[in-house]
Amino acid sequence: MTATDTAPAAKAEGRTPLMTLNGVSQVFDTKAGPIRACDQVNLSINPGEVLCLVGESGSGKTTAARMAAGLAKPSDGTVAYNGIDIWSMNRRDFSTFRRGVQYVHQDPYASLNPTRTILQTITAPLLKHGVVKGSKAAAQRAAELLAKVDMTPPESFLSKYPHQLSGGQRQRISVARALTLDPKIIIADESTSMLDVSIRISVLAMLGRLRDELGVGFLFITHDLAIAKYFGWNGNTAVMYLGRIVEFGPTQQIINAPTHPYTRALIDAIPEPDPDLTKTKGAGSLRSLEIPSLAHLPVGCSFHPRCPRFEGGLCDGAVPELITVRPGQSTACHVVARDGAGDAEVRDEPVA
Ligand SMILES: Nc1ncnc2c1ncn2[C@@H]1O[C@H](COP(=O)(O)OP(=O)(O)OP(=O)(O)O)[C@@H](O)[C@H]1O
Repeated sequence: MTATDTAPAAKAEGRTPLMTLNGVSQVFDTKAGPIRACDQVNLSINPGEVLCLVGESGSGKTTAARMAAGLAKPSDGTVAYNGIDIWSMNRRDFSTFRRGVQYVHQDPYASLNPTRTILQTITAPLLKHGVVKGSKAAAQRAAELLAKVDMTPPESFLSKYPHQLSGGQRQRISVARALTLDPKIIIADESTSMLDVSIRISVLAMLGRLRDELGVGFLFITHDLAIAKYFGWNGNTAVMYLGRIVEFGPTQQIINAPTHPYTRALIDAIPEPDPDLTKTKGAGSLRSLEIPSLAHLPVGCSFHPRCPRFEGGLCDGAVPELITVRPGQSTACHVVARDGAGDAEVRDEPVA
C-alpha cells in the first residue's frame, strides 16, 4: 500500500485535471487559538465528473469549497485551474477561472440581491461578460436559462423579486445564474439542505439532469451520505472529518464497501428501507457522539476518541496517512492499513 492523493481518473491517464486542490490548508485565528479548518486536502475535478465532499457540520467542507471557488486564499497549498495556480494567474486566466467555476450557495436568499428582479439577476452577468449583446438577447437567454431549471413559463418569473419566490424557486434561480457563464464546474454547497424533502428531491433531480445534459462537473457538498449516493453514484466521494479527508473513492465503493470507521458510521446513519441491507452494515456503535474541537485535536487519528475500532498505542500515536487500500479507494486509518480492507463487493444497485 502506498501513500496516495485523491486525484481520480485524469491523473491516472496523464491528463492535467481541470481543477486541483494540492495540499490545501486553511488556518483560522479564533478565540480558542488557531484552528486548521482544512488540513492538506488533495482533490481534483474534471468537466462532467461529480465529486461529493461529505462530512458532519464543522468538518471543513465549506472552507474547502470556498478555496476551490477562489473565494478564500489557502494558508498553504495551491488551487490550480487548467494546471495554473489561481492565486498567481494573470487577469485573463483568473477571469476564465471565475467564469468556469460557479458557486451555488446553501442559502439562495442570502446570495440573491433582494432589490433586483430575476431578469436583472440573470442578465447582469450575461451583459457584463459579453455573453450576449443587448438587453433583448439577454432577456431571451434569461428565459432559456429559467426553462433549463424547470421554471416555466419563464415569463411569469422574470419580473419577480426573490422574496416573491419559494425557497426551491430561489435555489433554481441561483442555479440558472450559475449557468449564465457556461461553467465547467459547479460547486454546490449544501444547496438543497434548506429545502423541504419533496422540493429537495425535485431540485436534486433538476441538478442531475443538468449534470447529464451539460457535461458540467460538480463539487457537491453535503453532510448527508444518502444525498451523495443519489447525486454522485457514478462519481467519487471524499469523506472529511475535522479538516482532513479520511476516505476517498468511487461513490459506489464508499457506499457499499466503506473502509474507514467514520464512513461506516455515516452509512449507518442512512435509514435503510431493506432490513436485510441494514443487517449487512456493521460499523458498531461510536464510542462517543461528541465531536472534538478543532482547537484541541486529539493526538494521532483525530477520530480515535469516537472510533469503534480504536486501539491504544496504535491510533493515538501518529496522524494516519491516506493510503490506497483498494484500486481507486484510499483511507486514513491505522487499523485498516495494518489489517487490510478486504475485497470490495460492489453491488451495482440502482440509484434510490
Ligand atoms: N472565517 C472563519 N473564522 C474562524 N473559524 C471559521 C471560519 N470559517 C469557518 N470556521 C470554522 O472552521 C470549521 C470548519 O467550518 P466549515 O464551515 O468549513 O465546515 P462545514 O463542514 O462546511 O460545516 P457546515 O456543514 O456546518 O457548514 C468550523 O469549526 C468553523 O467554525
